[in-house]
Amino acid sequence: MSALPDTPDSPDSDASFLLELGQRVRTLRGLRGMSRKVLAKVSGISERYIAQLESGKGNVSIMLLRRVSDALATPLEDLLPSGDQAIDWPVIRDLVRRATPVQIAHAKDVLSGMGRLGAGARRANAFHGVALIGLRGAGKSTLGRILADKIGWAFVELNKEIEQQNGLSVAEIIALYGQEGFRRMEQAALTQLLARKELMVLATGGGIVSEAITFDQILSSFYTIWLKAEPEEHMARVRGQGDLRPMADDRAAMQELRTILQSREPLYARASGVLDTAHLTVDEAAAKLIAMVSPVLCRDACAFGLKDEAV
Ligand SMILES: Nc1ncnc2c1ncn2[C@@H]1O[C@H](COP(=O)(O)OP(=O)(O)O)[C@@H](O)[C@H]1O
Ligand SMILES: O=C(O)C1=C[C@@H](OP(=O)(O)O)[C@@H](O)[C@H](O)C1
Ligand SMILES: [Mg+2]
Repeated sequence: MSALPDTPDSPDSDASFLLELGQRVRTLRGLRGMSRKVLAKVSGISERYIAQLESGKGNVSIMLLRRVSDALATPLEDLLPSGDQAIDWPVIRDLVRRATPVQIAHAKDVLSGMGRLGAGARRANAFHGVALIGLRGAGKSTLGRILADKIGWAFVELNKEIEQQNGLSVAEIIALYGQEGFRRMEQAALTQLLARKELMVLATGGGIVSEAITFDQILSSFYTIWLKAEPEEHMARVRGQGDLRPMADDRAAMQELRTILQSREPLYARASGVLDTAHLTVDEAAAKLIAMVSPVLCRDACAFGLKDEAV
């Protein structure tokens, strides 16, 4: 890694992080009207250590910091320096925590620039077709293509769009720009897709759920289906395709796959529908997918004024 002074790992950056952390503790203590002595007493941390922390000299442990945040009755995250955060962020965050689902939907409309159109207009514009989500080997590409052929909609692979738009393969993008760069390009590619006025079956990348805004856009623009399978099947299918990259042939690979699946499951489960492809052939799974999607497409496409294009 480079040793430039402004890289996140550099000593200067560490020092300014600690300095800002200390300033935040001091400011919050002031806001709460607590003397250093009182904060020391309530948190059970010595006054001398708090003085060090506030002057940016104490490299505090996470457990001690938690005690400070408890004593200040402040969320731990408010003590941490966080770059270019909006000044109103704490207010927005607290309002969101208290908001009803309807209020949250309105807030999202406003923040994403749809506010003036109103909720109805947003929904009328939002239906772009069916999106398939799930871990590698779920069958997003295979079943997505079959479904699109069947209903006569365009079939789009989000990863292929990203590759075309950037003139690089997914592997090259990740090697050159890292996960963060890839996720930025994924978001840009999705935004471009949503500008198209055609209905489509979209096969997403397995990791799309890891970017909150991108995934939210998928959920609100497509009838989204999670293609589910057993961990062993994901592994066998990916290996069957001759692709061993993210699941290299070692004993830890299966455990890694389980961990990824487990951590993503609550997010995949936010889809409108779930198709369990376990122990099914491709044809059986495709038939189930078509059956599952057809009534919904008719209903949604009609509601969205796209009757002619529905199945
Ligand atoms: N029931 C099933 N559903 C989907 N794919 C299946 C099924 N059984 C076996 N397969 C095979 O698993 C692989 C799925 O790969 P793919 O469609 O590329 O998944 P993804 O795009 O989700 O990574 C294909 O080779 C397909 O033939
Ligand atoms: O699961 C993941 O984290 C990824 C899955 C890939 O997509 P597929 O699911 O289409 O293979 C691709 O987006 C990237 O390599 C990351
Ligand atoms: Mg695929």
